[in-house]
Amino acid sequence: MDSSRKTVPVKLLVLGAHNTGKTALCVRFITKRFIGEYDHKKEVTYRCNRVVDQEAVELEILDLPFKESSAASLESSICWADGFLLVYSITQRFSFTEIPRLKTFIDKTKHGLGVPTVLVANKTDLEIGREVTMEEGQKMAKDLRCGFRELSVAETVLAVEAAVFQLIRLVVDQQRPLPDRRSYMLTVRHALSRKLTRSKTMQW
Ligand SMILES: Nc1nc2c(ncn2[C@@H]2O[C@H](COP(=O)(O)OP(=O)(O)OP(=O)(O)O)[C@@H](O)[C@H]2O)c(=O)[nH]1
Repeated sequence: MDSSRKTVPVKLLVLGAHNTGKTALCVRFITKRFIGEYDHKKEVTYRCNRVVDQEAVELEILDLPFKESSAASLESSICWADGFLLVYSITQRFSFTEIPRLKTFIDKTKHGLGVPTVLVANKTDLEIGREVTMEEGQKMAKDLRCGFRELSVAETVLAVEAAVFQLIRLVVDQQRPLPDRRSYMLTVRHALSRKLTRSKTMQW
């Protein structure tokens, strides 16, 4: 890693309905351990440093427990954050149907549609109690323009890390000047290859 490069601050907000495993996910990411029950039910900010794609990242993750918090306090947390993990439980349909409302509120507060967001479908170890299919999750993520991960916080730390890292990459990418963004480069590349295919077709 280039030591002259600056550390990138990244602030993530974890949101979702009650009991979806938001705290378990944060604790799993930070400590690598799954801890079944938590005493605290207030908001907590976790801090740690990670290296993502050779970029040093100073991470803050805010875990907001589900409660009837005022729109104003939710709004200020959304303004604070650079990226969002929206968590639902595959065993709790209500937590899934809540997601679009949250995403709309985030987009409205951030005044944009390209807000870095990853949708996390948790508790896949409880397959027998599944109420939301993976296809439904994938479709919602596509409709809301989010990344998507199905995982079990209880079962595997790697999938949790992959979800958080995916979100960090989206945030870091968005902070780059437009021509340096991976997403921008991909869009340009796709547009060029479409154009090339068209012009080849026209030759025939
Ligand atoms: N089986 C299973 N249980 C899980 C998983 N993740 C979390 N849980 C359990 O689900 C319950 C809720 O987890 P929390 O992390 O407290 O959920 P939360 O979303 O932070 O809940 P609020 O603070 O009420 O908003 C706890 O009993 C966890 O042990 C998982 O992947 N599988």
